[in-house]
This record gives sequence, C-alpha cells and structure tokens, in this order.
Amino acid sequence: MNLPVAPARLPAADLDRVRRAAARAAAQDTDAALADLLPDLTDAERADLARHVVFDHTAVLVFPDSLDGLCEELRRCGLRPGPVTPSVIVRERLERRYGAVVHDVPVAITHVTAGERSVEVFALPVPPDSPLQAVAADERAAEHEAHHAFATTAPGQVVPAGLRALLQERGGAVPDGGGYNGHENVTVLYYRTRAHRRFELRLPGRQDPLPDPASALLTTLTGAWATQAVATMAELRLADHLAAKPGLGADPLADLTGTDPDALRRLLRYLTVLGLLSCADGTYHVTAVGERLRTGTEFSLHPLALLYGGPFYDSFAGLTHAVRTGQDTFTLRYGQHHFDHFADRPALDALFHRAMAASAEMITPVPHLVDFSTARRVVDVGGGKGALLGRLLSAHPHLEGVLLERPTALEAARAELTAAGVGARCSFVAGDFTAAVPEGGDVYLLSRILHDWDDDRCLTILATCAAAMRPGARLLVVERLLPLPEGTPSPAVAWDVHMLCNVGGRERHESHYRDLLTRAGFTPGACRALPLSGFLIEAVRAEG
Ligand SMILES: C[S@@+](CC[C@H](N)C(=O)[O-])C[C@H]1O[C@@H](n2cnc3c(N)ncnc32)[C@H](O)[C@@H]1O
Repeated sequence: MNLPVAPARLPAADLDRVRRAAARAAAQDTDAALADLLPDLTDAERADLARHVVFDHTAVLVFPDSLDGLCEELRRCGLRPGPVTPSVIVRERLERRYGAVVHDVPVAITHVTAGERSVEVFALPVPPDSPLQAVAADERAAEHEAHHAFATTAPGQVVPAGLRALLQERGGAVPDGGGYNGHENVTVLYYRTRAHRRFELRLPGRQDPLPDPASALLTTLTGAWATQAVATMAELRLADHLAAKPGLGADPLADLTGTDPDALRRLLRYLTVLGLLSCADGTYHVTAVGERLRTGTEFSLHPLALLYGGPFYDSFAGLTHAVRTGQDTFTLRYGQHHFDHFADRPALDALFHRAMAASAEMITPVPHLVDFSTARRVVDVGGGKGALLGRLLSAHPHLEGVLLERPTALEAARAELTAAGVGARCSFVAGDFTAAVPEGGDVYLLSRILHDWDDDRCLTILATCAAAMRPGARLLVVERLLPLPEGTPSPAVAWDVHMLCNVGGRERHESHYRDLLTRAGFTPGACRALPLSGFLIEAVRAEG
C-alpha cells in the first residue's frame, strides 16, 4: 500500500524571500540590472553587453522540510513553479562550505515565474530538528546563493569568450566558480562584483571551465618566475639576436649567447608560453611584446627588465617586512636608500635613468596638452635625463629650460639634451629639491617625483617649489593615480606596493595629490590622463 506523501512545508521566512526575489526579477530590465551590478562599464560597453545577454532570473536558496511535494507547496503559496531538476553546482558549493553535514543531501531547482522573468528556487531539504537547521540559518543570513543571472543563446565559443573578457577586464567582475549542468545542458559561470554581489552567466552547452582556484593561485604565485625569465631574456639580449636573425633555433642562439643549449631551449619554451616569443618547428621569432626588449629602440623596456629582475626584485622580496614596519626594504637589503645606493654606483645609476627614459612614453603628450604660449622658462625639478624637458623644448622653440638634478645625474641629462639639439636653451643645476629650487620659472615640472616620497617629504618638496615660484606660476605634476573605487584594476595598484618596498614612497589617489598641493600653497586644476596609466595634474601657485 502506498502511503500519501506528506507535502513539503516552506518556512514563512523563505516564502517571503522568494516573493522578494520575484519582485526584484520583475522590476529591472537587462540594462538596469547590468548598470546596477557593473557600474564600471561605460554606457557603450553596457549596451554592447545587453545586445548579447538578457537578464534571465534571480535566485534564492530555500529550506523546505522535504523535497517531496515542493511544487505543490509553492503552488499552494500562490507561485507558479516549473519542473524540478537536481542542482549539481549549488550542491557542491554547499558541500564546500559546510562539509559532511550536507554530504549526499540533494538540492533541487525549480523556476518560479516572475513577470517576464523567473526566480530560480534552489531547495535544500531541512527536516525539523535536523543539524541542517544551522546551515539554513547561516544561508538565510548570508544569502550566499542569491544572484542575478544573465543568459546568452549565442552558440559556439566566440561570443562567450568576448562576454567573459568584457565582464572581467572592463566590468571588474571576478570569477567565482561554476560548471557544466548536464541536466539543462548549460555552463553556469558565477562572478562576484566589486560590491561583493554575485551574478551568473549562463552559456549554452559545455564551455571552457574557469581555472580552478588552485591553478589560478599557482599562476599568480609563480609570477616571480616570469619576471626572472624576462630579465634573463634581456640580459642575454635574445630580442636583439632574434631581430637580427629571425627564425634561429636554440643551438645557434646558445652559441651566440654563450649559454647551455638544453637550458636555453627550456627558457625559450617558457618565454613562448609567456608570449614574448613564437616558435615553429624549433625556430624562434620575437613577438610584438618581446620586441619591447630590443635595445636601442625608442621606449625600449630593456633597462626596466634588468632593474625589475635585479635590485627592484630584491627589494620586493622583503615585502612582508615592509608591511610589518611601513619601511622601505631597499635600505634593509642594500644598507642605503635607493637614491644614495644608485648615486654611489654610476653604472647602476645610468641604468636607472635609462629605465626612467624607457617609460617616458607616459609623458610624450604633455607638450601638447598644456598651453605653453605665455611661458618662457620651464624648471624641471628632479628631471632625470631630461626626457620631459627635452620634449617640451623641442615642441616649443620659444622656451628655455632649467633642469635640477642630483650632481651624479646631471652629465647624462646634459648629453641627452645636447644630442636632442636643445642643450643650448637649457641650464643644468646640481641641487637638492628638498632644500632649494631655481627661481624665476613660469612653469615647474614634478614628473614622477612625489610618488618616491612619503607625505611629509612631498610637502617639503612642494613647499620648496612654492617658495621659488611667483604667484600665478604653474606646476605640472605627472604621476600614476590610484583608481577608485578601491579594487579597480590598474598598474598603479601594484606600483604602489613596489614604491613602498623600493623607496618608501607611494602611489596616491587624485584627491590625495590635490590635498597635498593645497596644503603646500597651490590651487590644483585640471587632471588629464596620459599613456601607461599616467596623469597630469595642473596647479597654480596661489597668492600669498
Ligand atoms: C623617478 S625619477 C624621475 C625622473 C624624471 N622626472 C622622469 O619623469 O623621468 C626621480 C628623480 O629624482 C631625482 N632625485 C632624487 N632625490 C633628489 C633630490 N633630493 N634632489 C633632486 N633630485 C632628486 C633622481 O635622481 C631621479 O632622477
């Protein structure tokens, strides 16, 4: 004899959560849901995304006392459920969070109609007095499974790959698991937004899985190996050799570089995987990325590769000490502050100045971003080899320049600006920008100076500049800026940690620079974007 099945009962709190999820699903269209979740996307990017995905449903996890009769219970509560299928992914996620207590407990899915959309109701059966009651209470409080879901019906790999790239690289969404659901023949990818909200991307069929968390972490963990591989490529001048003779194999390259053929072949394979070389039939070519390691080309990153694999690599290795103490680790490692250590070693100092000039791509637009028509005299404070001043003098023949630098750096600057044909319009002053800066300039430059120093030293440098400037004279500050909201990807974020280790300085938000400028007697003005995530902040020396 078949006994009648006792219908599942849904706690009132869960029914309320389903109704609220339904209200959310019905209220927003795709564009509004995307705008709410991914505010970093531009209108154009969001519109592009909305052409390929639709806001499909919201989701909620509920805890009936049984799965039997779940649909009847939902209908009794006035909801319209669809068929029930097993959930693979949510079941696995629960098991990862709670372990043995949920082992072998089935999770069901049904979709409840909500206007044009639906609520995906996940159901974990929790009988009265079961230890699973604690799981239910925790899940209701944290809403780990609540999310919005967007679906695309585009077949194949191209659209899904583009969607994933746009969501992650432009929308700031971070992958958060997922997998293939064979019952529905969909791949479900979960993401977390910057504001910690979850959403789901549903793709038809079986798509490439997201890297599992351990593999993703291992890739990050071994990033230092990539730094060293690139530095070794620079040291061996592999890009120069392959540019001169494209298609060389490992053996002739080993002859040219005086290296062990087998070890070199292994390095070449790694560099190929890193995207700096391409390989066909055992012969190698430099890619566009690897090209940037050629020497003697404009903006060659060769000197930077040597520094980042050398002294800067060593200073970064002390990061834990820097974080514990707030002190730079270059001094700990080398016994001298970065600038003193380099000043005492001419070859290293020359490499540093070549490296700064290598990233001068950042400052190339400056001569054309600012009106120099009324200026006569430009003072470059800590001007390095004169990469910025040289460009200004070349672009504006009416300007004369003054370059202030530490004595050890001046000769290289003089040679550079003379070679650029502007040496005659430039004077070179040895000095210390914390003590005095040449007077009489119409425009002062602080290019990539302030990020080397803490706030107190920045205020000293700015005050020294202010003391030398007449009211109305202009100051141009070039720096990378930390992005907002916090967590937005930008090279400045990693450079900030590098500045902590290497010099005890920091990258800053725009508002931080504005505050420092104001405190030092300047009126901050426009802020414009430059290449390589640089920015130009203009300021005017205030009256009094
Ligand atoms: C990061 S580099 C920037 C160079 C250049 N402005 C540029 O953007 O390429 C910092 C410069 O500050 C100079 N510097 C460091 N301490 C200094 C001081 N006390 N007085 C003058 N220059 C200094 C260094 O020699 C170095 O050239």
